[in-house]
Amino acid sequence: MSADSSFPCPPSRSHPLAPYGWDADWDAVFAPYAARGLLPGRVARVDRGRCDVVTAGGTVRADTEFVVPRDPMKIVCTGDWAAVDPEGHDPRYVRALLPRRTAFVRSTSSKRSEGQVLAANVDHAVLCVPLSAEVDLGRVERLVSLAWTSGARPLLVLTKADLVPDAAGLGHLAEDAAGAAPGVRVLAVSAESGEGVDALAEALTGGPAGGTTALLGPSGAGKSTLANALLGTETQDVRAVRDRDGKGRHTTTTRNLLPLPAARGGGVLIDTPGLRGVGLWDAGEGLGQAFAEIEALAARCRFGDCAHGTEPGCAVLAAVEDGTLGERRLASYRKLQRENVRLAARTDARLRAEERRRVKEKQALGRHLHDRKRKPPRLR
Ligand SMILES: Nc1nc2c(ncn2[C@@H]2O[C@H](COP(=O)(O)OP(=O)(O)OP(=O)(O)O)[C@@H](O)[C@H]2O)c(=O)[nH]1
Ligand SMILES: [Zn+2]
Repeated sequence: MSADSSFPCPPSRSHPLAPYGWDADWDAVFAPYAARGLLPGRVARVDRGRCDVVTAGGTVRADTEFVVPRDPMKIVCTGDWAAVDPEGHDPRYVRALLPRRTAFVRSTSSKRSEGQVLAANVDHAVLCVPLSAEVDLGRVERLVSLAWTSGARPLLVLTKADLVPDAAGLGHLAEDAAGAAPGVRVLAVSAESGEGVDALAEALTGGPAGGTTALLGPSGAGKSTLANALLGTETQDVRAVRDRDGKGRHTTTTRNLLPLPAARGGGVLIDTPGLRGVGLWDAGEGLGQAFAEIEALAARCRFGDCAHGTEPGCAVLAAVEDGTLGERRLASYRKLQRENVRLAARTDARLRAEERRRVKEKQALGRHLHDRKRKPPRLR
């Protein structure tokens, strides 16, 4: 791979890594690493200090020792582009990570506020919400906020559309969902009947190399089944796990990079485990986009710091009153905002604790060096 192979020309689809999302811009960013003789590759899987990296010469195992950061957000994750040692080095090492274009992050647990990066460099976020149950609009809003925050373009997919055979009913459900996702395309898809699968595949081919797609949504939403429909194969591990109430449950056990058929426009699929109880992470920006109509109304409130409570001249409350803004929508916005504030507070607390630890470490090191200087050299 030479540094000037494809930039600024359009990316070559014949590049061995093009099916994995490599394009002219990555090529340009990689130039200094190429000059050092390193190989580009995309991280498919990470486990215990090692990762699987897809390179032009096939998938290699590489140690991540040199790229272990202080900041958990910078830990190697699926979807990252990496610079790895060329052949001949044993073991191979990841020498650098290319700056991410986008990243999906969620808070890991209620107690700790560290973020966990679920997938990097995703272009299309397919938000799967099943029609097998009442559409959970709060869930839709949460997913949309998360997607905008990541930098990926959200696409709302109502899965299992075959369960709503009545076209008018399906239309209403899609309308309701669209109301919770302004500016987001909504598609009804059935992996079972194949309805909407082609339209979805077509929507995912944006971007120079077809783009990287991630399927997000609650467990059982049909993500793995949809992945299979898009891939046209049974690559995903759709494993039946019988649960207590007898309903079949399927659990995704792999997280991988899967090239989509070139005949459908290509691109690559990142299938992540179900995002149960998905949290928001620094979603200020994404939240604003997810509730764009409320933000637009708020800009017309009389007071710049209007809390849309009891203030006179509140455009948001006026819209609720005249029915242009649903009450549920406003309540949902407030709930997610409150969550966000709590998360931010936890993050601040964590960062402060880390800073204290770092200062202590420095002090301890300083004392240690000081003591060594004072001690007379040991005689042999
Ligand atoms: N009727 C119908 N059922 C579907 C469809 N797609 C998936 N299912 C069923 O829904 C269940 C869950 O599907 P999965 O694809 O495993 O769901 P998932 O989102 O990958 O679940 P996790 O791996 O737990 O995150 C399975 O029993 C599927 O057979 C569909 O289009 N129509
Ligand atoms: Zn207001």
